[in-house]
Amino acid sequence: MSRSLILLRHGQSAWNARNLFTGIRDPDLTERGIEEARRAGKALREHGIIPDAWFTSALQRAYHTLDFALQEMGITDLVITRSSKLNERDYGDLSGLNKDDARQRWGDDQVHIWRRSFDIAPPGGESLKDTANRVLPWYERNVAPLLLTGQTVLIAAHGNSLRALIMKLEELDGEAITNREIATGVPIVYKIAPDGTTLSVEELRPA
Ligand SMILES: O=C(O)[C@@H](CO)OP(=O)(O)O
Repeated sequence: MSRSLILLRHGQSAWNARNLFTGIRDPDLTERGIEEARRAGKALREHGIIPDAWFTSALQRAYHTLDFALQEMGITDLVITRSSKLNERDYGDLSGLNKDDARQRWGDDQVHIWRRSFDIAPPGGESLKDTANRVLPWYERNVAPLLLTGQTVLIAAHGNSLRALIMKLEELDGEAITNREIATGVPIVYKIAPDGTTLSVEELRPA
């Protein structure tokens, strides 16, 4: 049985392009983002990886990424489950601010702590730990049982909601995850053992 899990960060959004903190705000994909999503679907198809089940967040940059990727795989007659549990980490009061402006105002170190620390939340927002506390129970309930039956599952979501999953799948601690950046539109394929642990990890980067 194949038993693969594919994590896909959405393609470039209009706010990624403008370097704005996005969080649970809801900008759509740019043309480049659409192209990245299509390329991700094509890469999966070319590697012979066709998901049996798929999930995405309640934010359009993620669910449109899933739509475009599945289209490339020829999967069009489908039901899509959107869950807000997979939404991006809430950036609170930083949402909508330019990341360079924020560095100017609060300093590089403080902004880096807000963006990449494990348990320090930005003002009014969620820490990665808070995000993991909603993402991981959702994963155990909805995805782990499908993997156990040998299904291949695709999750299209966000930098930080995926980071929470990656911590679990790669057994990274709060320190190690701070250096893990996730490219937009690059599928990360995990082969999963029968006991739910990770056997291998591969990123399908465009040639
Ligand atoms: O702005 C955001 O919501 C996220 C993802 O784009 O940014 P960061 O990489 O700073 O966590």
